Amino acid sequence: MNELEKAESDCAKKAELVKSLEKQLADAKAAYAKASSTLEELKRLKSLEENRKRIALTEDTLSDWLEEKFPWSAQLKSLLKEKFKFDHFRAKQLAAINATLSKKDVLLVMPTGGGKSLVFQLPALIDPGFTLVVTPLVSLIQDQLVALEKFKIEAATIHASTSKSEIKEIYDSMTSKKSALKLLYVTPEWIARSKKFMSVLKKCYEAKRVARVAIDEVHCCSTWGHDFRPDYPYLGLVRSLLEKVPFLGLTATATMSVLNDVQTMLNLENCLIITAPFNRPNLFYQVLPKPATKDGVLNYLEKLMTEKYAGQSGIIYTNTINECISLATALKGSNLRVAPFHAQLEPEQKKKIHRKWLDNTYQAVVATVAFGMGIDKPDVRFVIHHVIPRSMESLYQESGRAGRDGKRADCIVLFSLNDYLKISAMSTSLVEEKKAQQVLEYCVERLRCRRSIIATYFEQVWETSDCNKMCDICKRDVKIPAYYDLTQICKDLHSLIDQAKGFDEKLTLIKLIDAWYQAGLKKFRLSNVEKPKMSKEHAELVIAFLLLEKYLAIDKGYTMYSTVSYIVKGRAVGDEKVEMLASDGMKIPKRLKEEGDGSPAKKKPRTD
Ligand SMILES: Nc1ncnc2c1ncn2[C@@H]1O[C@H](COP(=O)(O)OP(=O)(O)OP(=O)(O)O)[C@@H](O)[C@H]1O
Repeated sequence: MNELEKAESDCAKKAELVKSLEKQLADAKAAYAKASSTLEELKRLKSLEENRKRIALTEDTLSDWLEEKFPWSAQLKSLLKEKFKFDHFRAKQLAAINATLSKKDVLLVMPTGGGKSLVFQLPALIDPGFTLVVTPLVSLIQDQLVALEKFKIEAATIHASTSKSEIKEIYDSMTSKKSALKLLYVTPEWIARSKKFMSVLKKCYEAKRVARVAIDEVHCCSTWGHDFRPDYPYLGLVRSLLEKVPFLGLTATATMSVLNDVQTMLNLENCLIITAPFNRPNLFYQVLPKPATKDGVLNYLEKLMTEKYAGQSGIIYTNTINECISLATALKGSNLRVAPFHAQLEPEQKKKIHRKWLDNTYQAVVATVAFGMGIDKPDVRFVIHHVIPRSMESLYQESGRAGRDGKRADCIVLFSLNDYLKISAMSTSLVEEKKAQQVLEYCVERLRCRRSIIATYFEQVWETSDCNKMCDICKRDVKIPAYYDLTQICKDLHSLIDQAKGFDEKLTLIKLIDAWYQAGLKKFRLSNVEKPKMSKEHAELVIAFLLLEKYLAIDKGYTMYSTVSYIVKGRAVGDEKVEMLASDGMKIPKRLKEEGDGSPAKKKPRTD
């Protein structure tokens, strides 16, 4: 071997070595990434478990907090009756009040309308100094101030629109020992922006004037929640500034992950977590297929409002401002007394619409999420989601505005897969997508009680009896459910998708359904694909099921102006038997197992 050949072979060996080392490095990096994500997940699970234990422990010791042994017990009772005019405390109100008055940090999870405000308003009257209340919306603060004025309780607010002279006056009453100020409401934005406020607050703390800090809608701290607000994390600074002041976080919806996040951000690791009963037994939960055409939807809503809910009050939720305006206009066109409510309305218009809804001039408000916090009308008999909500939190919270008087009320979701695809296309993060998918699962479900799906989501334990046939699934009372064989349908849909691929094209839901029903462009149709005998609404339900089971998938395409969702083949292969639990009135060919034939058919497990 000459010298050149030797050098070449040496070089080749070294290159091999480099390649192998690079591979080893890449493998090690991948293993490291996997190990760190496992570690993170395990840490998260550990703290979730600790939280669960803490809730259990709080439950065990809850009776201690309900006793009448506290120095303030007699005063509490008389203030409840004389100031607030209530006869009794509601579930968990008293425990939370005694705990916070005992200077414990508390996270209180109580459903909408449960009575969270009393839990900081009443202790504010017992302790010297004032309670700092952080609330995300100025409109909510105004509502509370009006109520407190009636009770003759001294309260004030500072936010971006408060005048300089008012701010000065409030700063003086915060620091003055002679002041009667009991509750000071601020927005998180004010805390994040005003250094002067923080320095006044520090002075008050040193003078022992801050009795407690109450943070309303505390789930807004967490990016896991449905309503993250960027100014909420600044509250961590308030916590370190007011080290010895008890904190009280209040929310209507918080999963264990959200509570975990909140605790970390506010340094509330050792707080008591008090959860009030989550179930709203008077609410009837229901999912209905949304009529395929706009006129169909309008006729349906009109019929509901003029017949079933004639003379009754309700809310119709939509997802975008455009939808909200056009639906309200169309319903008004049918002589229904409705008004749109969305974020772009002037505060005065919002107030006017809210007032007219409260006095029943309007039968219903057609609303976006902007119609949310602080809505406290007792006799709302129906909440209809005209478009599926974006998350289980929204579903629970928005539905929860119905039936606050404890009487029966209906919570209806109108399901359309196309609406889901639009939400999924607009999602800006994986978390948002996951949340929308959880709602899709809720809508497609045919077997499990709707209440139990909500309860599982919020990590609550509910028995079937908690539902008491107050959801469409439990009400059906089908003992042995029917299953349909979707194997051929799955193959047909795959063939149609392949057919379009042959033209180098992808199918949107509408095009796929058209091709399936032998309509739309001829080139996408297949003569050997049988036209479905079920309605198009049910066809959407079947496709939704196949999406959830991964026999189909969504592929997003981006244009200059929008995102388009295409339906493509999923990871799961449709060769094996694909079964779906029957839907009422669904007519799918090749019915595999008849209702009541005794065979305990099983839903096919996911293959991923
Ligand atoms: N102990 C009680 N007895 C009777 N009514 C009560 C009691 N506590 C609160 N309420 C009433 O219940 C309604 C809801 O109270 P509140 O607004 O504090 O609820 P919330 O839990 O803050 O609801 P949201 O999450 O929607 O803001 C109010 O009308 C309030 O006056």
